[in-house]
Amino acid sequence: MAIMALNPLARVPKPHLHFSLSIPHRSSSSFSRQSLLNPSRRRRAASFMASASLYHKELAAAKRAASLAARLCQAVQKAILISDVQSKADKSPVTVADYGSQAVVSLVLKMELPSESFSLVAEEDSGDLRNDGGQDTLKRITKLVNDTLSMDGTYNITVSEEDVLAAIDSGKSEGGPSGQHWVLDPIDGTKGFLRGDQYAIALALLDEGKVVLGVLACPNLPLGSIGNPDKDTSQNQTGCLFSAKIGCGTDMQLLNGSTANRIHVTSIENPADASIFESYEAAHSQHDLSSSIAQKLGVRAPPVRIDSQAKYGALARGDGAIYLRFPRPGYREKIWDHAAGCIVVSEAGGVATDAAGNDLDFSKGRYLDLDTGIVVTNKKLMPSLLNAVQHALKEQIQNAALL
Ligand SMILES: Nc1ncnc2c1ncn2[C@@H]1O[C@H](COP(=O)(O)O)[C@@H](O)[C@H]1OP(=O)(O)O
Ligand SMILES: [Mg+2]
Ligand SMILES: [Mg+2]
Ligand SMILES: [Mg+2]
Repeated sequence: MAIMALNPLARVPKPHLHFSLSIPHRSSSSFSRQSLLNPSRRRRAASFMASASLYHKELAAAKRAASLAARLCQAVQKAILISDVQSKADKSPVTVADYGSQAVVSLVLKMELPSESFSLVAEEDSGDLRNDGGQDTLKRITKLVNDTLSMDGTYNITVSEEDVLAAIDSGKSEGGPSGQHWVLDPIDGTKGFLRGDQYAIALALLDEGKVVLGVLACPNLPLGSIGNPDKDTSQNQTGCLFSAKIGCGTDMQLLNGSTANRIHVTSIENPADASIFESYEAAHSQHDLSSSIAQKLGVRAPPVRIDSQAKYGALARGDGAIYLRFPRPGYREKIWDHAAGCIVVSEAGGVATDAAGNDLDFSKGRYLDLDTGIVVTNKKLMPSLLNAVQHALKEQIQNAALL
């Protein structure tokens, strides 16, 4: 367990501080003066130092943006009223918190990284807010955003309604294989949010089509395990912040600022000992397919159903071993629903693929094009999991043909 006392809301620290505090995969003795006399070790140490400094200030800015957005969401969830819910064209519920969270993240990233070009691929746009009848909602969002930005006294600005609309609409980027793009789901798991259950603010950075860092703020996720709630009753605090940077591992800390701990996926090798995470919403993932896969693997535990990318965070710290996601045919996955979760899991030692075992490709624009579904687990369990998935899918097709 490591090692760094960091408040995610603290301003971006200087890079050299990070080197000394978070050398992640190697013990400090690997970089002793003696060992650095060896040229190949010296090269490895130099390349490690380079990767540790890479994206350092972007990760700090992402943690700060997601933590502030989480504060906004928590304030809204407490006070949620039926009138906060609007209807979008796709009929999914959108709240002032979705818009407010997106505006806060966009504004904070721009303020924290003023010298960088800014491209954001995000879920929401201001269309409904600009329509007749959107005025009152926009006023409330603008107040929420200003209250949130002034909360810790760091940003001495007051934003206008136009600023908020522009901040939301800066999320219209198409992403793609070149350059850097932020990827944001301002509230992932809106249904969970409205129910008072799990949701996440999910923010990642793509560089040349690859996810290089990710942050998941999960305001309602307990610090203790959700896979086995009896196991750790002392840890009943809630609000977790997961953060991962390429080549540097995954950390978890309390959202209100606490020691960050290095986390790892479970090391279990026997599928029978696995527990499975899936969507709470049956409309989002085929529960019958998951239970067929579970049966083939000999999994004994009942599935754990929770909303949002909180599942990726919980899996990254070993609460469960497998996450299965099989949307109904025709549903197209968006990159903001998986980018942050994927790196949080992969840097914790796990792996996320589509149902055919292909890596997820975030370089194709706003959508993820993939084979059938998404499966996530540790490296040991993946071969048997993919085998069970292929059998279950084949069986599903055969059964459909018999009908
Ligand atoms: N019909 C659907 N099938 C699959 N996923 C959906 C569907 N509608 C919305 N989603 C998205 O699925 C994710 C929630 O997944 P889960 O069921 O695992 O909590 C969210 O990103 C949600 O969007 P949103 O970000 O608007 O909440
Ligand atoms: Mg949505
Ligand atoms: Mg989402
Ligand atoms: Mg969302």
